Amino acid sequence: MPCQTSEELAELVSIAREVTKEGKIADYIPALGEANQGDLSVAIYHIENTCMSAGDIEKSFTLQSISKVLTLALVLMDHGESYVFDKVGMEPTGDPFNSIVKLETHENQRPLNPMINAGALAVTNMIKGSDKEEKLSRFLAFTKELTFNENIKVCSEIASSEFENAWLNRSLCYFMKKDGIIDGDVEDLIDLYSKQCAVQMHSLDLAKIGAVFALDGKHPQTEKQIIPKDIARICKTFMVTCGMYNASGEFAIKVGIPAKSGVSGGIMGIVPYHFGIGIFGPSLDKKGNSIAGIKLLHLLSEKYELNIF
Ligand SMILES: NC(=O)CC[C@H](N)C(=O)O
Repeated sequence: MPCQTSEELAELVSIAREVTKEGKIADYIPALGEANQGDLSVAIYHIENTCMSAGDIEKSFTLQSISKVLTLALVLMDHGESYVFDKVGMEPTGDPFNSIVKLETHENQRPLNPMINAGALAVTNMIKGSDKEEKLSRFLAFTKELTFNENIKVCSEIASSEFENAWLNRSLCYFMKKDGIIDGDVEDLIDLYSKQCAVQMHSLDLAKIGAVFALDGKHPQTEKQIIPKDIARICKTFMVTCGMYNASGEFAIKVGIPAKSGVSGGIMGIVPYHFGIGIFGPSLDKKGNSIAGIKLLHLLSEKYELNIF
């Protein structure tokens, strides 16, 4: 379904777009470095199946860390809470998303939560399937169901670019293998994780996933309960406490909605029982969040009183 263009939204996008100049595009995954610094798009998908959008909505982007919310939902459905949280904690960390430090210094060697890379790699390792191909195809099928879009696929250029440069993620895996948090072949896990992060979509697809979470796991179009309500709730809670990396506290105070960002510049926002928000703006702030995306969410939250607290 095409989205309505909204002048009100376009005005907010043009204000927020100004700050793209102050940020930087992530290039530690070299292929991400090809994005345009000034791009910014937003789509808002309402649970009653209407949507509005503005900005560069024809641009696609990869999920990166936003995929961590989806793999968490999938493994919680695969194994249940106690199995998953036996290996991954529930506490926020004040460290950057790819930090290795807490794996050694924290008394319990479990990664602190599923939204940092260590925890997310452990979660990806738990996806059910006989090999990495089956695991990826289950993840893709889940993403297609959430977005109601059969065309969702992996961007192989970005997946290979991450795979070839994922030295820190490999280190996290070997560290966790030592402690029995993950098992199996690390190269297979890095391959699967890089592909999961490289799943590509548009702001509208992301907004639609947000709308599923806004409805406690029920798809607004098909009305199917894709994610059990208690699991959707766990995912949203992690988004509030850890979704914006080590900027989650400030974001909760200033914007006040569950949200998850990724280094490609995507942000998925959720306004419970109202709508999902999908944003793409590749220029990032120092903590790795879309600088204009955050600005736009501030403006939206203020104007429409979205803060849930
Ligand atoms: N913050 C992110 O989006 C990180 C995801 C990225 N694929 C990585 O592991 O480095």
